[in-house]
Amino acid sequence: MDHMIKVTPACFSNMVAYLILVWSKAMEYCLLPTIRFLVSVLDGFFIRFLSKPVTLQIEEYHGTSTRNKVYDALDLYLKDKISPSARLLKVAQARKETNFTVQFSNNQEFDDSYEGIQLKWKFVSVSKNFKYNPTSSSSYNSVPEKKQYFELVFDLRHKEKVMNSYLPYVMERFKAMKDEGKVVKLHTLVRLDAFKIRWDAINLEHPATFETVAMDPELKTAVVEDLDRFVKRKEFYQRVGRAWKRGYLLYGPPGTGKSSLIAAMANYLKFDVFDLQLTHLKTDMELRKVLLATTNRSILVIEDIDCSQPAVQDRKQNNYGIKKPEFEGNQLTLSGLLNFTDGLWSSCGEERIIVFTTNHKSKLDSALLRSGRMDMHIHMSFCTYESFKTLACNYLKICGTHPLYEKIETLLQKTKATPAQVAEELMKSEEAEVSLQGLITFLKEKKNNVKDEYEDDDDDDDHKQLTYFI
Ligand SMILES: Nc1ncnc2c1ncn2[C@@H]1O[C@H](COP(=O)(O)OP(=O)(O)OP(=O)(O)O)[C@@H](O)[C@H]1O
Ligand SMILES: [Mg+2]
Repeated sequence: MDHMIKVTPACFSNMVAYLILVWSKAMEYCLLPTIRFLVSVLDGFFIRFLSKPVTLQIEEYHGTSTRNKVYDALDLYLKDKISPSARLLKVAQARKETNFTVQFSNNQEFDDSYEGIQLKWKFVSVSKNFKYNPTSSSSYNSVPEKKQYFELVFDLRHKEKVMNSYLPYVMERFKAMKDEGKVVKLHTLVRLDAFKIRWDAINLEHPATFETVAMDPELKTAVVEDLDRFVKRKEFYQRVGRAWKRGYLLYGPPGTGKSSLIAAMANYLKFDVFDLQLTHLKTDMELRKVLLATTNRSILVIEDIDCSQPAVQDRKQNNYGIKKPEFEGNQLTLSGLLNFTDGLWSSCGEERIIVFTTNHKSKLDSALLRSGRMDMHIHMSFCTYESFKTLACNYLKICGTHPLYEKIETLLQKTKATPAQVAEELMKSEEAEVSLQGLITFLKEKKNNVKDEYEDDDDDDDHKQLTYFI
């Protein structure tokens, strides 16, 4: 009994604490690594013996010279997936570009994950015998010297998800990434000689946005919502069998913001603008050629459609098409323009917007105005008080109210001043007070000088500034 060890409660609790410490250390240094090791072995075993890897190859070209859209999408999408610890980066700068672009090196690998699936991509570039292809219709007359492709390896059980969900997701991401850095271009027609005409592009420097364009707020919201709906409705257009295009007719007096609204649309959607000056074209054939050279996700603009070509004016007024129908094939005709924009051209492209502008809607051929042709008719008219407030906020930085606003509101109700004229007055001085006083004087003079006023011959439409067809 002398040898019995007495365990006091304090000693017992120390022992328990000690045992817990030993257990946790054992877990940390031995058991957990062992479990992890076993899991990785099992995982390796599974991948090696049970999984069925599938390899997807996405080549740069399909056929000899047609670029593969999926390859181009991956080329941008995977740039984001380059590991921060990558040791080799290839960099290049294209002519006229200010940014550097990173290029992939051969066998470079990228890790991606999508809805719990781990995906391994690889870029492969292999030399290929150079082949000259003089018959190619592409602007490059040769096939590329290198065969380049992306390779994706994944397990067979993920095939459906990869094909139906992951790849469409990559394409969507690509679109968004492209837009983030996209500079909107303005394409204009340039005639080289009697037979050759082509598009030349410059950056669209027009700063107009939906915030800066002064127009009825409800009308502005309707336009923005219409554009949003349009770009989201790919499936809808496919389902109902319609070409994915939308037509807008902007009408109203000069200086009411029609061109500014087009620039705002282009800047909002990041769509290039193709300014189709019909007076540069001679025949329907030429028209087809230049229309086919326009790109997807673009806005085709025909300004002042009432003056562009006699053929586009109301046929009742100029008898066109009745007197000389036999020459139609050799000339530029309204039916040529409409048939092509409605038919082949719009159905071979995607996300096409077409905008016509006119100062005189009433002079247009009824074929242009019939429903389904121009989906939305937008009346841009004289400056209202709401439009003035937008201009004052932009030009004078007064985005609330001002003691002179009441007077201006009354004057605007009685005068037909265009937003361009109001904007010009607001620019005349650095001091807001002086500019507003100048505007009041201008509006008073204008009110007294009725002769000076431009009549909006579409004014009877004022009560329905917006007509649209879905
Ligand atoms: N609604 C508006 N909102 C903001 N600025 C405007 C507006 N209307 C006119 N402006 C100003 O006036 C200038 C001329 O406007 P814009 O060229 O857009 O008019 P337009 O309706 O296209 O005229 P036109 O019928 O002569 O082509 C623009 O650069 C812009 O600064
Ligand atoms: Mg204009």
